Amino acid sequence: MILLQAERTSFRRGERRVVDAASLTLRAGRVMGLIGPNGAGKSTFLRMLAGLLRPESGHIRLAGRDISEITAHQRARQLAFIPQEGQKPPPMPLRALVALGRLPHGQTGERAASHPAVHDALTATGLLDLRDRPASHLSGGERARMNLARALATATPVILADEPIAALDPAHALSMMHLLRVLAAQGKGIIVVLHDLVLAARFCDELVLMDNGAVVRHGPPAGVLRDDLMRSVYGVRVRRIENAVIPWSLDR
Ligand SMILES: Nc1ncnc2c1ncn2[C@@H]1O[C@H](COP(=O)(O)OP(=O)(O)OP(=O)(O)O)[C@@H](O)[C@H]1O
Repeated sequence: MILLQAERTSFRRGERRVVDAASLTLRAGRVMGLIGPNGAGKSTFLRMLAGLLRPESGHIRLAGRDISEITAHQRARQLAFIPQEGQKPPPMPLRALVALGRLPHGQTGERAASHPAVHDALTATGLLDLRDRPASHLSGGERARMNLARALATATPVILADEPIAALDPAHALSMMHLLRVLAAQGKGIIVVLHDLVLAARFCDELVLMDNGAVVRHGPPAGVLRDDLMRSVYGVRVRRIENAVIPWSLDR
């Protein structure tokens, strides 16, 4: 089942076209990695997919409907967007902040905080023990998990996450990627912006490689992480490692 689709979407910043006729199709049960060098247009594309930026041309369809025709409230029940690490959260308890994820369902306060989806989200992200801590006291990695927990509390079919593992140590990065796989197995569709190509290869069903605003390749990891593409897009060389779980490493 197709959950989210972009058809030849473009976006301009000043004179520059930072997303250039980019297309993708996200299906239920899939983890899609959005990769590419700094400035390739990944975050801008993801924000368009989330309905936060309007494409200057092209279309985005969420559950079959043009996203521009869906109200923000309806959209928030279909799609959770996790932005790149930004401002420090307010000093409210972590549990209350995660409970804000129930807002699109019209639930606030104690009714929201006591909803089973909030408890499940805190458990899944390993934050249950920290639930009464002020969110402003959390570390960068804990905040990243809190942002995912808030998205899980909404229980949307689609999750879009912009570099959710950038601030995570290796164990938490692995567990977050594993959690995304579990969520996909439950039927969600997930797009995750990643710079770690090894984790992208290991955990994503498909990869979308962007460069200069354009999608240069889309498909299973093995077909995207090709030597020639890595060299032309990232300027790095792929080194093959026999019998390794990930059969390559990257070199300048
Ligand atoms: N608010 C803005 N005003 C002007 N230019 C912007 C703005 N936001 C992004 N850009 C430019 O648009 C281009 C695409 O940026 P974007 O953040 O989408 O790239 P990215 O692939 O997510 O990069 P990174 O991996 O570094 O996060 C970049 O050249 C960036 O400088």
